Amino acid sequence: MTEKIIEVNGLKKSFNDIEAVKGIDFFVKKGQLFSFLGPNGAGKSTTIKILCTLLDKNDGDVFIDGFKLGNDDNEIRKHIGVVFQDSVLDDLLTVKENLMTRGKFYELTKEELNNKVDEVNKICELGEFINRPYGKLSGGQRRRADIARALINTPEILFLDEPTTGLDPKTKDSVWNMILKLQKEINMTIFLTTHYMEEASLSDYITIIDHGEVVAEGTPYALRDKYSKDKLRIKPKNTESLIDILDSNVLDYKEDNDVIVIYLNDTLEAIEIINKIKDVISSFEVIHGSMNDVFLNITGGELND
Ligand SMILES: Nc1ncnc2c1ncn2[C@@H]1O[C@H](COP(=O)(O)OP(=O)(O)OP(=O)(O)O)[C@@H](O)[C@H]1O
Repeated sequence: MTEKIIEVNGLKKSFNDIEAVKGIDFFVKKGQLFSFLGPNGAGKSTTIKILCTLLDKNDGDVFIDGFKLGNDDNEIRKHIGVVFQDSVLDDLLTVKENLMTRGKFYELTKEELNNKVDEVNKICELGEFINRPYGKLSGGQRRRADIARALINTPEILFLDEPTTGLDPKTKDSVWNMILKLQKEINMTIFLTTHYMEEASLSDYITIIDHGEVVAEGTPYALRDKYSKDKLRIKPKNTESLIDILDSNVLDYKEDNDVIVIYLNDTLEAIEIINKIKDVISSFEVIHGSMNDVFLNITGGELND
């Protein structure tokens, strides 16, 4: 069995009378890309801050890479890398100077430090902007530099809180490819929060929380299978006859301008339906349920950001 690198049991945290996290359980296996999802205010940031030793818990047990949170926090800090939305890099220093400063914190020798900076430079493809002041970089370059900083101590687990928020689509892709590379090539465990469902669907396992409780978990495939429906999108040749057939077969559908969308119980049901309506349609397509559908069905809320 693959090792559980993060294990959370009965975790609770309140802020005065607000119960932000209400006794959650979950685990992450070593080498996984794990997405922790939920609407605004669900308790994601509170949980991630507790796991990263930045916030005290009220109750529950957390083990990170075999170390117990609350007892071995210094050890935990050595084994994790953390990138939050607000950067901690110094605007006035170059990226390289920032990385060197961070490396000294881990008491690396000069040679180890130089090697490490070269290594993260390659992984994060910092290129010539490594010698530019952090404050003068673009959003995407900053995010790469933030991740480079988090890699200086060769972490086992990288925590990324909404790593691509605010980036344009192309930059988002390049940051995302870097994250996938870390997982695939270095076997790093990635713990990610995101509001972009297409990103979450690339992860190995997803846990969704809402109002401080775990409301669903599984692989993207299993969640789609359980919480979203495939649809059959039809272009009618004869709308009236088509609707007659759909009504007489008690099928669940909606009219959407000049197309008709039929909700399927499973993908194969499409074959049976197409056979019944093939003479009155001009084209069709089967659309698979998306992670967006899953998220909306589970949280019943709007997709934020
Ligand atoms: N320091 C704090 N003091 C008081 N209440 C807090 C504090 N931090 C979080 N909360 C509350 O705890 C709940 C969970 O917040 P949290 O930031 O963990 O949610 P989130 O899932 O990360 O949301 P978002 O997607 O908006 O970042 C919210 O009701 C929030 O207002």
